[in-house]
Amino acid sequence: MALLSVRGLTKRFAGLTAVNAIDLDVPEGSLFAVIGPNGAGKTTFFNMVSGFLPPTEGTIAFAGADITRLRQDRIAAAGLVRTFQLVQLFKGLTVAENVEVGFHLATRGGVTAALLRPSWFRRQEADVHARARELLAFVGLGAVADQDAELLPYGQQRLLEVARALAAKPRLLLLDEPAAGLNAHETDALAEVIQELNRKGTTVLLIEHDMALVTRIAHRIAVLDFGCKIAEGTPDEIKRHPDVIAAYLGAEETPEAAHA
Ligand SMILES: Nc1ncnc2c1ncn2[C@@H]1O[C@H](COP(=O)(O)OP(=O)(O)OP(=O)(O)O)[C@@H](O)[C@H]1O
Repeated sequence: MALLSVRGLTKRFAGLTAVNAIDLDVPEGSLFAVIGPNGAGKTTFFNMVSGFLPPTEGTIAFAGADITRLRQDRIAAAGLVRTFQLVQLFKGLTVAENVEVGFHLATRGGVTAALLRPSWFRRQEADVHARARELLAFVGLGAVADQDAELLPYGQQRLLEVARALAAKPRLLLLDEPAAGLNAHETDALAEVIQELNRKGTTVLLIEHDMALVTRIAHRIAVLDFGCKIAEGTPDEIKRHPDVIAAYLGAEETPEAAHA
């Protein structure tokens, strides 16, 4: 069964159709990618799926429930959690504290409990602390847990953002251009983390410019161009697809060139 099922999803801004009648099914357990040239509508699509932008038309179902008009916090609470194209860490907090914030979004208590500190809250806090360290070890940031998050190199900030998103226990993790601004070594580290969290059971939907990364790790790829889905298939099918090659040639970048 599809964990995420999108039908006829459309977004119009004034005269421009940014996303045009997209149908997409993301199977539970898959590592799915949405690619496309600049301005193809990827970010708009993501913003609608995660509740940051209301669709003009169409429906979005997650785990069998209609989430089309749900608020973004309700969508996250249902298990659909996203990261952002630009890293958004909490400044002035350590690496570990940034992950702990992610847990608090998913645990009970809130501000009142933090002030009154009942015993269940203290137990929960100790648990959150331990689990934050586990997640940091998982993404390879165990050694820098107590550093100021702002001082991390950019590649590590992106891994931290993934760890924080995982703290909210997503069933579907949306990654918005996770490799943007990373060097080859950092991209490899990120690719391994994404594959491993997927193997452990988290379904992943990523949008990405880096064609080489996508064709290496995704099970299935959908290609957008001018707001429309022009192709969908396995990485091998997508690399050979004439419409995809034409779309990327139009953007002066071929899948093969992006590979080099
Ligand atoms: N808030 C908005 N108002 C008007 N037009 C918008 C708005 N947001 C996006 N667009 C337009 O919609 C189209 C799709 O943009 P979108 O950012 O979704 O594409 P993208 O594939 O994510 O591009 P990129 O890879 O450059 O981020 C573009 O033509 C863009 O200019």
